[in-house]
Amino acid sequence: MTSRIPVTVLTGFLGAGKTTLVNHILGGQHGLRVCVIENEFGEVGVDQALVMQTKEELFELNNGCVCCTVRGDLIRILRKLLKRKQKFDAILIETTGLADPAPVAQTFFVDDELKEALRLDAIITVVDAKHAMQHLDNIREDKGVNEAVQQIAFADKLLLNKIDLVNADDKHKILHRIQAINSLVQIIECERAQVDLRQVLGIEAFDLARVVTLDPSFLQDAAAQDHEHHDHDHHNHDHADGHHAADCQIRSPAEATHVKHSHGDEVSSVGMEMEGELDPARLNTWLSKLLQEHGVDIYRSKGILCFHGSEDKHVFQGVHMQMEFGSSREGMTVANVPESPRASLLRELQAAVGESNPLHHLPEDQIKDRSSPQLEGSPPVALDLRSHLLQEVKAAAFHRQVLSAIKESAPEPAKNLLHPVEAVADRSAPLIEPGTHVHTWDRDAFLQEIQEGSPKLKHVPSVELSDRSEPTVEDDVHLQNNCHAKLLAEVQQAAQARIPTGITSQ
Ligand SMILES: Nc1nc2c(ncn2[C@@H]2O[C@H](COP(=O)(O)OP(=O)(O)OP(=O)(O)O)[C@@H](O)[C@H]2O)c(=O)[nH]1
Repeated sequence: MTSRIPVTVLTGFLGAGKTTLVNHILGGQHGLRVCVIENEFGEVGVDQALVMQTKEELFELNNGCVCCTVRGDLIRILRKLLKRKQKFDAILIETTGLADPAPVAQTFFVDDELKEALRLDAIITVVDAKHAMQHLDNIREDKGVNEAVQQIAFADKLLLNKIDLVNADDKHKILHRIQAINSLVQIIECERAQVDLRQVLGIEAFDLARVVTLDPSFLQDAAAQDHEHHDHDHHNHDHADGHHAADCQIRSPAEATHVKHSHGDEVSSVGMEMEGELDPARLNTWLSKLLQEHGVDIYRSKGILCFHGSEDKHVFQGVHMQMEFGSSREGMTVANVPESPRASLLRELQAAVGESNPLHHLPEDQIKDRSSPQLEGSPPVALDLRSHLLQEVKAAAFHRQVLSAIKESAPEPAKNLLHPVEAVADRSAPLIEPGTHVHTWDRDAFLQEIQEGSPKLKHVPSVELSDRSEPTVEDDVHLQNNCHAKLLAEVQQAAQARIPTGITSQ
């Protein structure tokens, strides 16, 4: 082990769990003095309040991304740190969720001073098991490699976080995808970034040779920047205090190459700072509606909030449609935490139905895609959350009654064909006519077949629909219809009334 200070670059898409990992590290029993450098994308810095308060120091780099606009600031902070008498045992850099890790890694090959004193220990990438696939599939307007892919490609170690939110099948798919991007990376599956710290700190995992294979100009770029950043310092010096690096113009080919890491118009942030106290119920209603309707496009939301009648500071955290409330700094445990509307509605309903008839609700993340292919031109039905939930829970309760009634009267062999609603993972249904739901487990193959048979049918992806489940009561008896031919026959029958051409079976 050399005496250079190890630096860990922490990367991962927006909301993946980087700050959660930073807090786990800061709260860990490692006896190390860790200096944390936080970089946030939004113009209002929130992360400082979310990072656990410890003896260690925390630096913030806001309003720009460390891989491009504020990289000069990072270099300046590192140089200042090295001049201090009191040294650190480790430096942790949390990049924004949109950072390309390569230019951040280049920082440690920039000048002799940094190279002598610091050693890049590892690029650690945190991946959100629930949302990563969507981010990896995202096609940039400039057709460049998207940030989520870069972050995985450059990872020396990868934490597959939020495994509590995915089932085995989805986990398998995301693992497969990660390995296709970076076949050598060691993957640690975790929940709330709870990993053994020996697996992430001081691991000496950064592999320059591998990075140069991925990006052959890595070292050349670094050399060019060395020159540029010396200029940059003079530039700031000339312009006295307060001249933010983000304001500087791009002045060299080397910097220009890094403009390709800038985030253009594809992702933007909105920051709001207001005085006053919020009404928790009204805020909850508004946020729920907002994320329900636009959660696909809202990658990340977070804020420090003050509620009427509460002395505490509260934290709101959202990742797409996933929401959490809690207190800042101490973790997510303080009182006055507004309940999610789903949870409170379910509680209300349970109280109305009576405790003796327990309702079993499938948690959202166990229900996969329940959207339906639709006839072109029919508008997607956007159901408001409350009435939809009400319908859904009532239908589930009714469904169970129907099921047990059928079970009682069914002959012995047929009983095994009946499936309890809890066990039906995918309740999606190609919708041929409004209200005609066909239940399938082999949904993709089925959809493809329908498409081929009738180009008029258009699948409305679930992302465009708040929730189309529309549980139908009479038809909502789930027989074990995972038999493809039977299913097709069922749809054909339903379709014939509507589409004269029909759908042909193969
Ligand atoms: N269910 C679940 N939630 C998690 C897990 N890890 C983190 N979260 C939650 O996900 C949200 C985002 O976590 P952060 O640690 O702030 O994510 P981040 O990567 O730092 O986010 P940005 O810096 O904004 O990109 C928070 O509400 C966390 O409590 C997990 O394993 N499971």
